[in-house]
Amino acid sequence: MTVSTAKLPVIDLSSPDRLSTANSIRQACVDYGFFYLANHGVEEELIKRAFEESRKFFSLPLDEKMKLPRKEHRGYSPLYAENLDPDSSSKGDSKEAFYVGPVRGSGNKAELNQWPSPEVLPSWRSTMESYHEKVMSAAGRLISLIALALKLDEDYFVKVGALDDPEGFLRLLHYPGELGSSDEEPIYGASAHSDYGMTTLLLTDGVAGLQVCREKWRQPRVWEDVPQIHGCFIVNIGDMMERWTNCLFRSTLHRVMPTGQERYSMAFFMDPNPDCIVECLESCCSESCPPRFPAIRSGDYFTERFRLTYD
Ligand SMILES: O=C(O)CCC(=O)C(=O)O
Ligand SMILES: [Fe+2]
Repeated sequence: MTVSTAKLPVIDLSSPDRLSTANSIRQACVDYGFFYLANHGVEEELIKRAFEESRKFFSLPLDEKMKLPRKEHRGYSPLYAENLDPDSSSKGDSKEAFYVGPVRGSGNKAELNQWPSPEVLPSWRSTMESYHEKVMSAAGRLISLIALALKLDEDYFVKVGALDDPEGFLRLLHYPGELGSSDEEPIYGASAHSDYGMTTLLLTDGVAGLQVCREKWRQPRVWEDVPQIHGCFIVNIGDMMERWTNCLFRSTLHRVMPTGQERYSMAFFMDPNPDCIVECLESCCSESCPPRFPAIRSGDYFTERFRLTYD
């Protein structure tokens, strides 16, 4: 079956015409929940270095990587350890990942991070810290435009505390090239899922595989390819933003298909402060369209979602 390419708009984060940018974001989030983000301020050179360091880490012997097993959502998660869609396949996803949590902030948050030994990978930590900080800053600017897109004050998400020490998580991903050989069921790179948080900023190395399904309730599901555009982030809305907006903005199902080619990507999940209360925005409900979800503390929401995925 031929798969068509999703027609996603390119949003310019540096455009001085913020209202028109916000309108384009609104349209993209209502239609697709996905768009490209250009002129985001993360330098090409830094992106290149982050991919290189990621590649170096995943090339280490397994016993070296297993010295940093994922704890508190930070560290290494080996091949097949995660399954984003247990209904479609009993085997885990054909990917390995490394998570980096907030690199600054109050309390001991930053200290929870695990880092490869500087003797083995001397520039790894500083590269990932810079990348994390830069993407976090782009995400903060994007979120003020998302507020405008929702007809709120630009600093709405700052005022409700979402961006006090936000939970920015970087997930480095490596999909090995070989195709899984299971006769009974497909083995995905990443099986169908939506992201949990506010918004995700993704970069891939250009190898194909990412697909989106706009209408998650429709059967059979229709998948469309999302190619990487050089210099742009692929941005998507997460479930928490869908909840905040009473489903006005879509948190779209996506997956990574195995292509037989090795693939690297870096997903940055921008999530609110755990104490932030997520409740239906006034601009997204009315008498005829009442809130579909009760208010929830962001931290409680995540705890439950992670329990369902990883336990
Ligand atoms: O690797 C990709 O292209 C997508 C990764 C993804 O969807 C995720 O990590 O949530
Ligand atoms: Fe995802």
